[in-house]
Amino acid sequence: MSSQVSPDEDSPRHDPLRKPDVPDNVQDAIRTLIEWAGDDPTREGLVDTPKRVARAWLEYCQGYQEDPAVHLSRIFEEVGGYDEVVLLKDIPFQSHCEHHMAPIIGKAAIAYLPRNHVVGISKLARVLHGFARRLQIQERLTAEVAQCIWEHLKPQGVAVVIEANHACMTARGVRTPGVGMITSRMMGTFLEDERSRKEVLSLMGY
Ligand SMILES: Nc1nc2c(ncn2[C@@H]2O[C@H](COP(=O)(O)OP(=O)(O)OP(=O)(O)O)[C@@H](O)[C@H]2O)c(=O)[nH]1
Ligand SMILES: [Zn+2]
Repeated sequence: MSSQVSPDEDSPRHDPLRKPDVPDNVQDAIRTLIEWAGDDPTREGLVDTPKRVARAWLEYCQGYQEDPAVHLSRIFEEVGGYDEVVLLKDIPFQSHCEHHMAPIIGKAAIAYLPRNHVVGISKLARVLHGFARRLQIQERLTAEVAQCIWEHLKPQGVAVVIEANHACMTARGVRTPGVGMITSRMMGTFLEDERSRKEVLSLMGY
């Protein structure tokens, strides 16, 4: 999918009206699905739907176009000796499950224990979105976010907790609304030291 995708949205030259081309075979696939579901892809309301759906999927899966680690390359070293927990909580995100390509909607809490330097706080959310905008399972999403911060920021500890609802469990299949899935990944000090782990979980609200 690489070449059709736009856009660095942060670029001043990004043109929000420019839409990526959608190859015929991709449109055909979506027409096939519409027919298979029981509707007529040639009726007026559905004529442009294959293009819209394809472009929507490029957005949902924009994470494949980036390496989330790049967001952690700018660090700040003048932190006045600060070496306590840095936590970004209640970060909303959307992903899609790799089994049904159905929405996963949730929130994440990401914390780290700095070692001499910190990163711009928005970058933690950018890392999350970089991995969430792919076909995922929640366990891997949680592990990938933690591992990325661990490897590239080299902190003393990383803690990631994700809480999400899976549309494949609510809108189809077992059809059990209101059920939430919680996953967590602790690394370094948060894994090894129970007091630190309890502290970070309590700051996260768990
Ligand atoms: N562990 C895990 N499972 C997930 C996630 N998202 C969806 N699933 C589950 O993936 C499983 C796929 O099971 P299958 O039996 O292969 O598929 P299915 O017949 O559609 O299963 P049902 O959803 O039970 O109807 C289901 O149990 C889903 O609930 C996730 O993030 N993590
Ligand atoms: Zn699913």
